[in-house]
Amino acid sequence: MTPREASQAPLEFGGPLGVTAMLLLLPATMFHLLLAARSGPARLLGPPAYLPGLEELWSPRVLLLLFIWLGLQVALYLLPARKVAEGLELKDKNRLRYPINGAWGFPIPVPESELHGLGWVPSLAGGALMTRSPVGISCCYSVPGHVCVQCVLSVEDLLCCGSGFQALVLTAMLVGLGVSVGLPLEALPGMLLPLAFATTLTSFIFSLLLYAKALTAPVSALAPGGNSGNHIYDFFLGRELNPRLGSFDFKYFCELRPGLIGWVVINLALLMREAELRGSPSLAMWLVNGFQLLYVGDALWYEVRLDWAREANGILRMSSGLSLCVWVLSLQESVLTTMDIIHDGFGFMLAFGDLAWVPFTYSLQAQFLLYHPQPLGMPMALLICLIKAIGYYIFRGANSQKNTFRKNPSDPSVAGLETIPTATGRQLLVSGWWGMVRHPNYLGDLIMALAWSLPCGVSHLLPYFYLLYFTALLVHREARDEQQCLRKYGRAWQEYCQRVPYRILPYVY
Ligand SMILES: NC(=O)C1=CN([C@@H]2O[C@H](COP(=O)(O)OP(=O)(O)OC[C@H]3O[C@@H](n4cnc5c(N)ncnc54)[C@H](OP(=O)(O)O)[C@@H]3O)[C@@H](O)[C@H]2O)C=CC1
Ligand SMILES: CC(C)CCC[C@@H](C)[C@H]1CC=C2C3=C(CC[C@@]21C)[C@@]1(C)CC[C@H](O)C[C@@H]1CC3
Repeated sequence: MTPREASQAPLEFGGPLGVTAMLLLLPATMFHLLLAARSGPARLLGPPAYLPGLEELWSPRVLLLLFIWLGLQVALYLLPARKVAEGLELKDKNRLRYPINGAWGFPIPVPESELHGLGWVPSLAGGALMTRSPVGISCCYSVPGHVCVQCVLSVEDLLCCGSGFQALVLTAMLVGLGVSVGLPLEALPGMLLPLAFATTLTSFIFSLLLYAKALTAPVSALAPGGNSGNHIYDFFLGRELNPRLGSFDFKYFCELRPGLIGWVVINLALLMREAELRGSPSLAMWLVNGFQLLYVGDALWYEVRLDWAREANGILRMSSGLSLCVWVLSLQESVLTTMDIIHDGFGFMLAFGDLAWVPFTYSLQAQFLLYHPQPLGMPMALLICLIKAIGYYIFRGANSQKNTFRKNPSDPSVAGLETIPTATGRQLLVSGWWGMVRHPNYLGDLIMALAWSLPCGVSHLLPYFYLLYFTALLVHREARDEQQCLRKYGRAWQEYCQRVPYRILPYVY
């Protein structure tokens, strides 16, 4: 993309004016929610009961705690779990050995048109063959004129590569160990205000550094949307697509690690504090903790395959000498395919969103319950569990169906589904979950969001903030995704929209 083309990309979020408002409103909303949750009236709308002074917000000890937390998550991200894959026999009868772990270079999606140009077949083939076997996934790359590499990634390889789920489990073990030797985790709820302040400040400085780094980045590394030439707009949206230091990918790390795992730890601390105050955690608190742990665990569990994709990509780079990504196009999975990773730059919106917004606002229900205990009977709890189960079933079913299909369209679980061919060579699912509405995964996610709020009763609007915000976020996100798909798939996308007319909620929207 040339800078000229990039600067012509349509401005989103209301342009420079809109993002300036968001720059101020997002942190303000987060602090409003934190203050409202602990205040008596717990009003979502209206001014906060009081405004904290700087001495309540600023604490060097809390800043240190934040850095220890970030340092721990970086260490878990970099955790070496090195495996060695053997290359095929070379002309001199030697075999190259390739160390593989979760820290290989991050894949850069390459337009399929470029793959055609290089003689790659845009299917699972393209000189690359993948088979599944009981021992794991066998990959064989054969690029004309280049070295052949073959390796078998065992199930252990897939699970042992510094994955997000591994980070969650190790963090849980470390926190458990800490608590057993007297770490006062129940003191964390009392530190949420200064912690949120330190995190906001850190996100801001971090985004400034990212912006400065992006000013020297090559044009090819810039995000399609964050390269408008307007400093505030580009700072907010993120100028560089996937800023990295060596193989350390900042965006990928931030989206999946410190914030998501931090959210679970904050929830746990609120549960422990409630137990300290009232003798035992309430049923409502257990439900909120359990549901949100499942959500984070799911995100990190399904991230595992990303490491596999990264490994495959690393091997491919070495074997062909080309920075190509045919593998990732066929193996892409889960979070790797999200708009945030492939389209949005990494700027203040995502840095603040990942590091501050997620842990401090997504834990709002548990914060509310600590200060406003709610009675919850068993029949209602069971009904809420049923709603959560239905939401999760749809969310996971839809996401897995698409990911399986993108990875291997002839997989028996998706081979019978009806599809629409597109000019790019890829197909669109038009039956199964993706034939019901155009974003079934959003529907499941929203049903789960409802189940997270219901344990807080219906006396206050505050615990429903997440549901309201998330509905707005997904409606906006859906519109952005539709535009991108229309650009990508043209007529095929129009046909899909005709055949599947509803976006998120059947017969309603
Ligand atoms: N809790 C939170 O704060 C948030 C949660 N989420 C969740 O994250 C998950 C990922 O969401 P998101 O990244 O927005 O997008 P999706 O996972 O919905 O992916 C959209 C992409 O899927 C592909 N696709 C769309 N329709 C079809 C079809 N019929 N057949 C095959 N492929 C199709 C297209 O990409 P292509 O064709 O290129 O593969 C499209 O761009 C969702 O479950 C969402 O609910 C998202 C945002 C925030
Ligand atoms: C603060 C702003 C208004 C918006 C910030 C948005 C971010 C908080 C979200 C953008 C996309 C996200 C995704 C997830 C968490 C929230 C953010 C970072 C998930 C990791 C949540 C778990 C799902 O299974 C996958 C999601 C991918 C997108």
